[in-house]
Amino acid sequence: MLEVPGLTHESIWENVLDYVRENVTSVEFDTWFARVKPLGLTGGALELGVPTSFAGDWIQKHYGHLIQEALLRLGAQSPEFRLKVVPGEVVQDAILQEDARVPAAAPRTRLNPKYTFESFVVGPGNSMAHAAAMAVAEAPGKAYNPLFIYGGVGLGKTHLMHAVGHYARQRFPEIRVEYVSTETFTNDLISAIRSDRMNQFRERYRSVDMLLVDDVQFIAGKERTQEEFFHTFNTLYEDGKQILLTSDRPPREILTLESRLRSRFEWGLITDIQPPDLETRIAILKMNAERRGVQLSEEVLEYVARQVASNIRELEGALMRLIAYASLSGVTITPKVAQSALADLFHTAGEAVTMDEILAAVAEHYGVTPADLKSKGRSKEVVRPRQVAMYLIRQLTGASLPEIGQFFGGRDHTTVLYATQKIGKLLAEDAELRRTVEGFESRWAGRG
Ligand SMILES: Nc1ncnc2c1ncn2[C@@H]1O[C@H](COP(=O)(O)OP(=O)(O)OP(=O)(O)O)[C@@H](O)[C@H]1O
Repeated sequence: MLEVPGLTHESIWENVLDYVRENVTSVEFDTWFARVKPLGLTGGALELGVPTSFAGDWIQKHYGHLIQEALLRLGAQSPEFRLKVVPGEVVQDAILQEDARVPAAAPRTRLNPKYTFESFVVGPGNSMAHAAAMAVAEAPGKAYNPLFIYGGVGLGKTHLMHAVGHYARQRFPEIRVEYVSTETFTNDLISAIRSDRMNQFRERYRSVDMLLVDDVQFIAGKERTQEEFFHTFNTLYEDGKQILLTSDRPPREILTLESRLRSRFEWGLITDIQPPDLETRIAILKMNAERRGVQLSEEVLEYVARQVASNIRELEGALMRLIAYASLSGVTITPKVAQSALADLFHTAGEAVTMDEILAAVAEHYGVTPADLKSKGRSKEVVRPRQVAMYLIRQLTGASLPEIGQFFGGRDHTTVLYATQKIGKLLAEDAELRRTVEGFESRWAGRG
């Protein structure tokens, strides 16, 4: 399946682990995946070594589908993997091993060893965020507290956050760094409440020196989580501990966020990450290809970089697919090969974006539901997002004003007209809104 030069079983497994890490809790990850070792590609299947047959059965049953999904995302046609017990052998902790810069005795964290400052390409879109992250890593709790980094999907917020954690641990080996997604924080809280273990929960999050909280926009609307996070924040802040937050939008755009939390998020430094320019995208691709031991011409790099403009994760995905495609068909990678590989693999390219798709994306961005946007509700949480959705639908689909009105629960076409004009006017005055709208437009560029 994936027997490709440049894609060894180790690098395939590394990619699978990235995906798994994003989809399981840290406890699950450490328990089940930290001691799995990629053994090779045998008969087209990825062979994985596990310490015991119990671990093998458990992984197969509970995480088999995740591993399959990860392999599919890498471009495998019919992904297969086999778990093999490696008796007696101490299966090395590949994750910690790779992270040679972290002292062996340091406690485990969920930091991804690949997300370091060294592997972060700095360009005009992220230089401010990078500088702020560096400052925080050099002097935790002293430079900017909290540091709040926001930006669109797949632009390197998590990467920078992990880089701060690695760097700080390298500089101050005793430092306790905790990385947590807002979702995990919420889940941990719920299970602590259920099992009456709030003390442990508090101890865990309030005793660290550096707390990294990813995707904090998901805290919107979750009252109990906000309450608990508020106290966690205060304790850490008062003790001079560093807090780093990422989000897909600035604090003031996180609706249904308690104002006391919002104002705390604004106490330190707020910095954004913008989509990378062409040069930065080329540099990222180049670094990625080199890491995989693949040489690509400048033309190919530029071709791929031009295809994906607004999401580095997708950019990396395109490169992976291209390498897999070329290797599977045994051809040398030229711009032409890249063209057919990507045309073939980006199934959605060229398909027109739909009203439902736009509605869902806008709703998600603003932390409301599509039904809210179609409803008669007039609260400020839904009015502006609704207008933005109407505007984007008008711009990006061929729908007429009455059709859009119909789509939004049978509204009059004049309402749609008003909304589109209103947003059109606001775009000239409101930079934040402009960024949001442009982000959406570039996401669907070429699909209108
Ligand atoms: N400047 C960069 N240099 C090198 N790689 C980068 C850079 N920015 C992002 N990446 C890579 O792009 C991928 C996506 O980055 P990351 O997960 O940090 O994005 P994110 O902004 O946190 O996205 P999300 O909003 O989905 O959480 C990662 O593999 C990361 O290593």
